[in-house]
Amino acid sequence: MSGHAGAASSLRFGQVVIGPPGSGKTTYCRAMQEFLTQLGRKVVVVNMDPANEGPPYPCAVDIAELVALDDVMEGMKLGPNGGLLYSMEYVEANLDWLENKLKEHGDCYFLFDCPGQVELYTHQTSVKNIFSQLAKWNFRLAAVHLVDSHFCADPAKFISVLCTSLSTMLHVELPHVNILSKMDLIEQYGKLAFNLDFYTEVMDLTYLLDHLAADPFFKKFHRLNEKLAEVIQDYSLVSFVPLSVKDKESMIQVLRAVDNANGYCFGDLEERNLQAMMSAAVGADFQFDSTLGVQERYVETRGKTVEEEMMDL
Ligand SMILES: Nc1nc2c(ncn2[C@@H]2O[C@H](COP(=O)(O)OP(=O)(O)OP(=O)(O)O)[C@@H](O)[C@H]2O)c(=O)[nH]1
Repeated sequence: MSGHAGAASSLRFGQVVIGPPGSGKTTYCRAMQEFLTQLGRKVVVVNMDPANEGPPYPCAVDIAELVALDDVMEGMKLGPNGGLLYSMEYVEANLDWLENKLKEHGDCYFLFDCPGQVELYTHQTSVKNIFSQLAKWNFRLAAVHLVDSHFCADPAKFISVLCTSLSTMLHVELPHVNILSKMDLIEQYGKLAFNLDFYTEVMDLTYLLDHLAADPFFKKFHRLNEKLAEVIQDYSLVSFVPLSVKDKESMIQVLRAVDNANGYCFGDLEERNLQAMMSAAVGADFQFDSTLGVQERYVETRGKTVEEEMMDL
């Protein structure tokens, strides 16, 4: 397979990294930048979060130089949420600044570290308009949407995560990869009721609803949850790739999914670097990992199968 650069030099590939506050976006950008650099990809990270002061990665473009959240809150007498909405509208109104900054980095692979406020991706249009302008400047981007994996351990929260993910996918209108982040902490707040692939593949949600109905508190919300599950399943768009940033095999899974989504082609050199890196890490005959492998590493005791769960009901 040949590299992408020669074939389409004016195209610039990359990822917009989105997700709720604390889901791991900045950590992901740093880890992905290091990982891709090892593979030989020339990567730059763009901080798109006006509240992100001094990000922990070498930052090629920093939106806080254009608009800083603290200044907006003070000057406009706004709280943090209103301030962030205003800041992104300000960026949208000053896109020539961003265009000039990005031009300085020509033919690189771009990681955009975006703010975490959920309504930016489900309601407000500024961020979506910024993304569509990036496409007009020949960026081929995938949205990488991180959500904390420990929500899987709580069926009600998982349904809410599914709703947010679906809503974000429909609103942002980019090729989309949903990630369950912090897999190493997935069972930090409770055990999973089902195998991991039930959550990553978003299998038949009626099992989740039945599991939820066993909790007296949620009994009265059964019909609401049923309708929400119906919407999610009717669209049939949401699925997840599991990730722990310290786990190279799960980083490869994510990278494969993202490259598929935005159309980036692995070059030969990159493929060789990947083989060398992974054979040093896990032995020469490594294979790209599956969800089952991730489950074995991070889910302490295997959850019940759907069939076992139904036997209990
Ligand atoms: N154990 C573990 N911790 C992680 C992982 N990814 C992120 N974290 C931790 O999660 C916390 C939040 O990560 P950030 O990268 O700051 O999250 P963010 O989404 O950028 O947060 P905001 O900028 O507030 O929106 C930090 O303490 C990270 O160290 C992971 O894969 N495993």
